[in-house]
Amino acid sequence: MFFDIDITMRVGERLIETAIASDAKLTAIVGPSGVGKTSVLNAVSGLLQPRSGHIRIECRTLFDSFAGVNVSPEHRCAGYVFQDARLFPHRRVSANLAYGEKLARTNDRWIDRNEIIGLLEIGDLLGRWPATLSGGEVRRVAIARALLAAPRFLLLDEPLVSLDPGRAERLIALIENIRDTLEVPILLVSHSAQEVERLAGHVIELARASGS
Ligand SMILES: Nc1ncnc2c1ncn2[C@@H]1O[C@H](COP(=O)(O)OP(=O)(O)OP(=O)(O)O)[C@@H](O)[C@H]1O
Repeated sequence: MFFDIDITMRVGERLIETAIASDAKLTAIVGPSGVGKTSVLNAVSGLLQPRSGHIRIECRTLFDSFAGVNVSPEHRCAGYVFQDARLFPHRRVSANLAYGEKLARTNDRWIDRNEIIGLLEIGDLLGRWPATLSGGEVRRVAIARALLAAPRFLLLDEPLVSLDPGRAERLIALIENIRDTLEVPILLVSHSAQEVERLAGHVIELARASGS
């Protein structure tokens, strides 16, 4: 099982409940704005603590309220690509990538810098400043940086949002390539079920919990 997640949490006024049992290498969570998709990714990465439930990825328990397990974010080894990418604006693309590489513990390093640069087609962007990149290029660099940290799983928050159709298509093809060639399960959030149709082997619709 790649993803075995069953959690309840309260974020502000909102009660969020989700159950995911997925054998798919790429699993998508879809649902309308504000339903709690990003909060689920935050819980999986360890940035947010659920009230109850469990989070297991490839049979590794990251959180289990019953058993008293709560692995710290740095030991979960998530490759989290935030919706706003969060590249360091004062570092060129190559230095942003170097930051990701530094996060990888030597023994865990399973990926080669050149392979990732080729996979995300960012070789010609290495000397550029983040402010000069297009929306699609920013996403590709952010995904590459996350992969260079040798994550055990990848969390992609709305990677396709506000890209024009051409750029979205190119990024979909690259994410497909990551899914099919790298040993890293992917949890992807989107507001649109149609958008993830090609990518996801399993789609979870997050609905508003009763009482929220
Ligand atoms: N720090 C916070 N304090 C209070 N409420 C919050 C906080 N963060 C999120 N929320 C609320 O929790 C709910 C879920 O937010 P979340 O960002 O997880 O939803 P989402 O489905 O990812 O939305 P979107 O698609 O718009 O990004 C929303 O109602 C949001 O306003």
